[in-house]
Amino acid sequence: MDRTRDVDVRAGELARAGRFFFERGWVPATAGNFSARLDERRVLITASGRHKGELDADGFLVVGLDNALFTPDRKPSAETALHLLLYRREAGIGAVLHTHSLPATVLSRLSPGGVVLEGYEVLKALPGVVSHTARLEVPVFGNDQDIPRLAQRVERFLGDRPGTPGFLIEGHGLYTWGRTVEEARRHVEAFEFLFACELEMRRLSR
Ligand SMILES: CSCCC(=O)C(=O)COP(=O)(O)O
Ligand SMILES: [Zn+2]
Repeated sequence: MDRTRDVDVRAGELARAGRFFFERGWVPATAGNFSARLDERRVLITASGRHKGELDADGFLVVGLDNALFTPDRKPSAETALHLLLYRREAGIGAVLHTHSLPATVLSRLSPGGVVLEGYEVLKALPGVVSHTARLEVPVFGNDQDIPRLAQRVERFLGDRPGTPGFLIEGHGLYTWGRTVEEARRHVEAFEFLFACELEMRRLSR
């Protein structure tokens, strides 16, 4: 695929994911950011402050894995450093998606030490999980407006737990990824369903 067409195809996939997430209330009020790998050096990422349910071609720009800007007239997501760390540490990652749903936001505040998901069949939609009996501990990082510093904390954690399929930021939202936009989107759906179940379980068992 030629380079321009590759950008257009990935932008289309990310814009469709944005509409899907917005319809479900997972990216309110311009929240969230999305990216897809273009090659070994560059990723396509959402521009900062755009409404993620209404992304068009202007809503994206190209950044280097070294943080170099390839589209100097547009400002990349404020959370670009979190995306880049993931692409740099794992060549197989093709897309990174970040959402701000109500269940992810509330659960991350209720369980700042990590959210344990156990006993749910949908866990099997996540990489490396083969049974509902699996126990998945989703890490929760304290929120930080210094994103490069937050990215360093995430990077250190993933160094010790490389199989982690996603993480939460406290009172903020979910990051997950996949080999393709489609796979990353499926992981968002699985996590969001699991967080909604977990929140409901806690509400009903009070
Ligand atoms: C309006 S939500 C606050 C910023 C944020 O957390 C987010 O995900 C969107 O930031 P971006 O710079 O990527 O638009
Ligand atoms: Zn965010």
